[in-house]
Amino acid sequence: MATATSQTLRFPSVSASASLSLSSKLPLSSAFSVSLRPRRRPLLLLVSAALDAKPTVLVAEKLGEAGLKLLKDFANVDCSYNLSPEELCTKISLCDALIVRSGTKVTREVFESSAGRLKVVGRAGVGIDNVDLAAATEHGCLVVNAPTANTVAAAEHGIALLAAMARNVAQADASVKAGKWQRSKYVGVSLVGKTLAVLGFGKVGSEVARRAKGLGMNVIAHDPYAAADRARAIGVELVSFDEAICSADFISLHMPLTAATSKILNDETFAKMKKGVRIVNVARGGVIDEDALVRALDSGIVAQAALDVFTEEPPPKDSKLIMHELVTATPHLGASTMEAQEGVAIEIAEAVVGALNGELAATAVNAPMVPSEVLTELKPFVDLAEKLGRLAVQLVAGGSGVKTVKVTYATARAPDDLDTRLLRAMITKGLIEPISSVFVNLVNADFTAKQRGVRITEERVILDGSPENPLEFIQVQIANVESRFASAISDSGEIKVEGRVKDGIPHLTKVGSFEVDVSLEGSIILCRQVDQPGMIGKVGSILGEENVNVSFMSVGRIAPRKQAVMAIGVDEQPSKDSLKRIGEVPAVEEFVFLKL
Ligand SMILES: NC(=O)c1ccc[n+]([C@@H]2O[C@H](COP(=O)([O-])OP(=O)(O)OC[C@H]3O[C@@H](n4cnc5c(N)ncnc54)[C@H](O)[C@@H]3O)[C@@H](O)[C@H]2O)c1
Ligand SMILES: O=C(O)[C@H](O)COP(=O)(O)O
Repeated sequence: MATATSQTLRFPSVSASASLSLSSKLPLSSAFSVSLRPRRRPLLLLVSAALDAKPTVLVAEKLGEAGLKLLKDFANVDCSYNLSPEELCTKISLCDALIVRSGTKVTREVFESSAGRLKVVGRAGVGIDNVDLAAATEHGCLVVNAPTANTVAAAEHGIALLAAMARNVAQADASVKAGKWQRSKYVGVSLVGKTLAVLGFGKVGSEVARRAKGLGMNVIAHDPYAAADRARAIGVELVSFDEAICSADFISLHMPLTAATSKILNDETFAKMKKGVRIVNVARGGVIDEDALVRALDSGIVAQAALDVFTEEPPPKDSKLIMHELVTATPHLGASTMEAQEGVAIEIAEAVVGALNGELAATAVNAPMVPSEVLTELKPFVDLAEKLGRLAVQLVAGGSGVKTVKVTYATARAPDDLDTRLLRAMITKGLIEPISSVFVNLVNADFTAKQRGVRITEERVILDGSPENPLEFIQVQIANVESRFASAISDSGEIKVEGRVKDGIPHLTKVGSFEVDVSLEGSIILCRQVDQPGMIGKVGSILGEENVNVSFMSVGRIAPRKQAVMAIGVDEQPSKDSLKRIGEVPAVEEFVFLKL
């Protein structure tokens, strides 16, 4: 089939109702603005449509006042601390957001119990090992954290433990309070000139390193993902894991708890250490095999340990590790300064409010971060992407099964300059939501597509011209399916729809091999007909008789008096009877009604 030309008619109205010009149409979603008020159509639909009322935020652990105030200005805030897992699961079905620290386990059951209402989990701190990220993602729930506000507090606590351990401060204090005066028992070791190995050279690790340098220590670090020049800039050498642990007098742990770091200090690694090494842990208890540490302390390999974090928190009362006289323990106090808690509370409240407003938080943990200027620029294309997905899937004939989707982006931009993750997510949303009960957003789009066996490939067509406009057009093709509207099948055999943004409004510009031009608002009727005079009038008057407002009409044809595809934008859904009558117009060969 040859590619057709298109002829566009702007239809003020063919119905009996008042005319509707383009400029008087509904505005596009205002999802990209930063107002703190709930809106009807947030960009990523993180909030359910029912959220015209205030959302509800459950704060399950103590949060600084400034953060609570921010939340209360925007939402109903339920501060319920020390909930049992069962109580949390019961409450969560009434909440749109949940804020926790490290003391609450946000398990798969929590997401399941929320029955889709929970849209954001805010972790008021760094570590997200207490949140089941896979379950959050599967349920389309965004997880955000507050990664920066407690860095200094944690680093200061690490240094406090280092010095207190070296000088037996806690043990000596307890001894004095017990009425003893044991000066020779509590002779310590000096820090100056000693080698400190920092394991995990991220935010906290690098701040610990900086402070330890100030104490005259020789600092080395191991971090497979850290940049050597950043370490060098503060006089720290990055070394291998074995070199770090073998040469250190002190080891300070600052990596996240992951499958790779779990029990990274164990019998085998303790055996490689210098006899008399001292360990500080303000990261996560699980990075140390705690039974192995007790053995290493008993055998003298490890002279002392200072621990703020434990595998089980609070640890069992009879824990051999806690009771060990060579261990200094604090109850996960790393982030607990007044300053850090106020900072964390504000950081997380802003992130949660932003997410409930449909914005993407810069601290999203389970979704790509898309900077706000990129969001603003892509706004009309995001809308276009979703609508093309929605149209394409409605063109598939029942029983065909969508498996292979190809998306083509035509752009004058260099690949690095166009982030398509958001567009792909919205195409996925458009493809999947009309045919399932699944709620799709940027968080779970890839997961949902994979789970449903839909393979989405992306291709860029690089165009000459000005890269000012992010995209010329987006094309969505569904392969290996039959169509309810045969004309939507392109020459190469796929269902094909293509769209562009014109004056900020998404337009459908191609169906199969036919060029059309209809603004993607309201719904669309596609008709294939034998091109002849009077067709627009005939179809228009059927719709007009029923007071269905036509916003846009466009005819794409192969050649005069041959086949043509007419695309009609309608504001209301025509009745079955009107659609039947359109189908009965003699020149109409096939037609389809598509909801946007
Ligand atoms: N005790 C507390 O109250 C407290 C407070 C803040 C942070 N933390 C914990 O401290 C840790 C670090 O926090 P952060 O803010 O510095 O995080 P971060 O993400 O900035 O730094 C973590 C670093 O660990 C590195 N890393 C990852 N895998 C590693 C491996 N196998 N070996 C060595 N390094 C590895 C990463 O590359 C990264 O540079 C986290 O576990 C966090 O939960 C605890
Ligand atoms: O990961 C963190 O941010 C720290 O471990 C702090 O945890 P907390 O918020 O429970 O004090």
